[in-house]
Amino acid sequence: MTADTITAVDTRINARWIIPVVPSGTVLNHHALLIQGDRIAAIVPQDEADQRFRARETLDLNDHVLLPGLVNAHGHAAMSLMRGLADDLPLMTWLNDHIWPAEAKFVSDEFIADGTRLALAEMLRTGTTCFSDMYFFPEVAAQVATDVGIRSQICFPVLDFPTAWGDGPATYLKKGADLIDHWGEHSHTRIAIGPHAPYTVSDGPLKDIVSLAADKQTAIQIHLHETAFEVADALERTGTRPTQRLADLGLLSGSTQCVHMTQVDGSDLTLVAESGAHVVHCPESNLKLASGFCPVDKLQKAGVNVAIGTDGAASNNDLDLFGEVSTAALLAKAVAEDASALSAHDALAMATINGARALGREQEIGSLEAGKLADVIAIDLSDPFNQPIYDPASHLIYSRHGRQLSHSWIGGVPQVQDGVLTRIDVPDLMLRVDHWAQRIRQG
Ligand SMILES: CSC[C@H]1O[C@@H](n2cnc3c(O)ncnc32)[C@H](O)[C@@H]1O
Ligand SMILES: [Zn+2]
Repeated sequence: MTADTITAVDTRINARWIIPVVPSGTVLNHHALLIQGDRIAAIVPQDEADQRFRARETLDLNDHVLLPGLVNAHGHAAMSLMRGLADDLPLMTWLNDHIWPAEAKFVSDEFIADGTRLALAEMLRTGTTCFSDMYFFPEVAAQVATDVGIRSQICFPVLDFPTAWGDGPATYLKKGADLIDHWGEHSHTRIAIGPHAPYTVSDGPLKDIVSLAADKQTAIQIHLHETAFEVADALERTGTRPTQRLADLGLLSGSTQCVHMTQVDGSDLTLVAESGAHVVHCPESNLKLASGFCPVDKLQKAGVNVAIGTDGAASNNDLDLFGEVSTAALLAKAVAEDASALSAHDALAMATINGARALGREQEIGSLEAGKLADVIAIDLSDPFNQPIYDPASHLIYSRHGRQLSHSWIGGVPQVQDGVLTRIDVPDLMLRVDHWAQRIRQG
């Protein structure tokens, strides 16, 4: 081998295991992942890497597994400041009597900046490298996410009623359209439309949303069929199931992300599968609010792409996507009454490539493949509680000790090094969080 066949790269990571997610079920042993600029240059056996590459920096992760960064496909980031504020309540009581009054009182651009940063600290420390958000002051959340360097889909909210962000649907849509134009095709930050739910957005604004999405080629994310009450109430008032109503309005397509879907009859399944719409499963929020069970196995067998999200920290109460997908794997088996439903490798796919697909970024992220963006995480499996290791995917999903994140990179940029966040000033953040906690406690 001559010097001119050696390729210079920025970073070489030697890992004990690599789970690239694509091809499905693969575990590579003693491979190296090479990063050049913001992309993965190659994934090859370590002895081959010795021959073919020279790296500016090399990291030996001898007890670690490398994975694609996780995609948290649904949440309300700044609700981290309301973690534990109102527990043990069903959805509509939780929203009407606790969360919406608290939001009316406290939400501001400053609240969003601090709450979003707190959520990013938690998500980055637990392996998320791309998240979707649906909350007020989306221009602030978009800026915070971009400054930190995490990838995001920021859904601007649309509701029939006034909020701290605006006086009604026309204002939300005008501000949202401006945001879409402002961020364009940004490498990290994308804007999408976030009609809150069928029960809070009427037909007029939903039709305007369909037009805006077509005009700007923008995704739509909506809470849908979260509870049996939502469906029963809609049937009583209109004679139509919410999913059917959205389909009639032209809102279901391959650019639509339906969050929750705990109620799925045969007609809903056909509408979602045939439209190409994605489902975002939020198992822990659904369990905590006693909302219901999403039939993940049935949806996947019908060809529906199912991604995963934590929902907000006020209904979860954490933003750890590894924990979420572990819950999803266990729950899927119980709901399907089939222990083979949602295997460990399928669960990892749900938290990575399925999320990337739902957000329209499957070509760029969601798996470790040469040419894709270098969004990579490393999990340390050296703890005795993780021994022995037959398949690292098993520990990541089924062992509560299998999620010790040591490193992460987004577009080749280190975000976590030896468990420490590189781009968030945690002591300063804690002072801000304490200030909000004192205000919220006083009511
Ligand atoms: C339009 S901004 C988002 C809005 O949604 C509220 N919210 C948080 N979690 C849920 C959920 O599980 N179902 C419905 N709505 C939810 C949040 O408090 C904001 O008001
Ligand atoms: Zn939600």
